[in-house]
Amino acid sequence: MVSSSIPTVDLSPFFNEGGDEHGRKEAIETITKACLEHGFFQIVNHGIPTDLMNKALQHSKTFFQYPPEEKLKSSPRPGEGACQLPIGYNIQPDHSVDKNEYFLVFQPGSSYNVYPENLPELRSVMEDLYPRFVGIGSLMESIINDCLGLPPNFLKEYNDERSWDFMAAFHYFPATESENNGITEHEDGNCITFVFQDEVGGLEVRKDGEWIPVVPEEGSIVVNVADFIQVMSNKKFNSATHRVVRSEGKSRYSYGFFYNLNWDKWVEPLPQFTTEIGEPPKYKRFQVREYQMMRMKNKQHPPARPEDEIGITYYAIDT
Ligand SMILES: O=C(O)CCC(=O)C(=O)O
Ligand SMILES: [Fe+2]
Repeated sequence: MVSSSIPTVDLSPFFNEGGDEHGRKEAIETITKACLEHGFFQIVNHGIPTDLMNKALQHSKTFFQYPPEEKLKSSPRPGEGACQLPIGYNIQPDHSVDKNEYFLVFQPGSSYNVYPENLPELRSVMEDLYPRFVGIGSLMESIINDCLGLPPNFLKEYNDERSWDFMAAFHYFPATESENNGITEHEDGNCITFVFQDEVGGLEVRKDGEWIPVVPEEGSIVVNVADFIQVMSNKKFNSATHRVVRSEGKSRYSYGFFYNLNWDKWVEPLPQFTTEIGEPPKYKRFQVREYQMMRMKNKQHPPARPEDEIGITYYAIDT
């Protein structure tokens, strides 16, 4: 298999009770380098069984192959509930540059979740997967805490509420001869993102102006640092620009888990990366809710030019 140029990190030292100090140090060095450069890496030996990941992809495929009217039964009706995220089944509107459909859930037990009644396997596999992703999310957060040299548990104590995380199954339609955009280039508006994809591939990350494919590797999970880590670290760590390109003649299936922040939180560059080292802040302080609402409005009513979509540069301070 062609190896991707995104670094792969072995997480087994973090599950080793005896404490493999050397292995942990090595992983922390690789992750730090990846976050300074691409903002992307893959993890292996992360504790989520490959079987479970494959099963999740299979069940999502079964669901996405249902006729539209069947899938729409798992979409909340407009005006129902107070959820501001597009929960359940959604397909990108025709005018969107993104060509995909997805199925989004909050943590198991959330009253917002809507699962297809005739496919209980999808619910059970997603509810099995979800807490495992939360576990990897908090492990990765503590690793990134160390990579940034923050006081022990700083990020954990700041990001202390898990009900704003979400997980989604994605289906990208086969490309046509004239058009192959799956998700247009963007940065993620959360803390840390985790993705696993089937063998079709199509996820690409931009580095030095070039698009680098994230080559699928069975059982591995792609990790990327997202906007809130970029802001808190005053752009020391990179929320990388990425996109999904569709393949001709082939559907692609993937899952994403978005480790997030409570929408009531305020985010700003930390003193460790500004005042304490004599650097001006590169971002204004902002509330997560405001940023998320602007991004969602963009998704529902995309601007005429995709480059006019709101991203984290909205809060950038010219230095
Ligand atoms: O499906 C993928 O590989 C990535 C999806 C993605 O970038 C996103 O939802 O933000
Ligand atoms: Fe993304």
